[in-house]
Amino acid sequence: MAEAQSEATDRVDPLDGDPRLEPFFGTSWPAVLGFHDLLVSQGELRGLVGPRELSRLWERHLLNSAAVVPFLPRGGRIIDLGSGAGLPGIVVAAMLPDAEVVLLEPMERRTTWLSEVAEQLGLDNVVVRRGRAQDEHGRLVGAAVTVRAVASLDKLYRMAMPLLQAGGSLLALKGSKAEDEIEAAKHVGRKLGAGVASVVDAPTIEGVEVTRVVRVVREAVPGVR
Ligand SMILES: C[S@@+](CC[C@H](N)C(=O)[O-])C[C@H]1O[C@@H](n2cnc3c(N)ncnc32)[C@H](O)[C@@H]1O
Repeated sequence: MAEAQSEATDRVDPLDGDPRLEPFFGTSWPAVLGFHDLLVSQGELRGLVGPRELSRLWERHLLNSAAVVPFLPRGGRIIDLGSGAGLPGIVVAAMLPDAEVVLLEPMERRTTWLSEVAEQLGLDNVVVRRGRAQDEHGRLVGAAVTVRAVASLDKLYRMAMPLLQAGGSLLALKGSKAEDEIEAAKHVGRKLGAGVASVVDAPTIEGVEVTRVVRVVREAVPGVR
């Protein structure tokens, strides 16, 4: 009994019902709340989020995803590389209705989920594309690439730089090792047209962990497409 009770308590998200969420998300609130509810009802069952994540969906996943939005263009094409359950892509699409958000994901089970979510939430600016980033080089290009929890920065440069138009930005949600990854990826980045990488602390609501975003602009490189 005590065990069952503690399991139930573990699953309570302290930010559920927090009155600051709706004003933070503004007009995207119904879609973001709908996405939250779909993750709660189906995310674990469909193997998209771990059971421990359900008690921290707002802080670790939805607000963490929303933190990247101020660094993105309002329109044009944004590619979310390795979208998985839709993080940050679905949140970005809900918050930026004038952008086309391509959710690039190789696993069929996940693309099925992403298409269902976009349809159920009425997000008609979402395009779900099944594939690996490297298979889309020369076929898909955007004004920005978002990415979370897919690979280290040196690998991300190889995957993402060819998906960016000159002047476009790679925005990678990273943790405490961001600076080390930037240093380790410097040489690869230079070859692939990555400009100087910076780490930006992106706050959302007070008391919630600040998201660390690595921001890199793709420069025009002669001979590199
Ligand atoms: C750990 S999950 C992260 C998912 C989501 N971005 C998140 O933060 O919750 C990594 C995702 O990247 C996808 N992925 C792995 N290699 C990839 C590649 N080469 N191109 C595109 N996506 C890839 C996987 O299928 C998986 O869904």
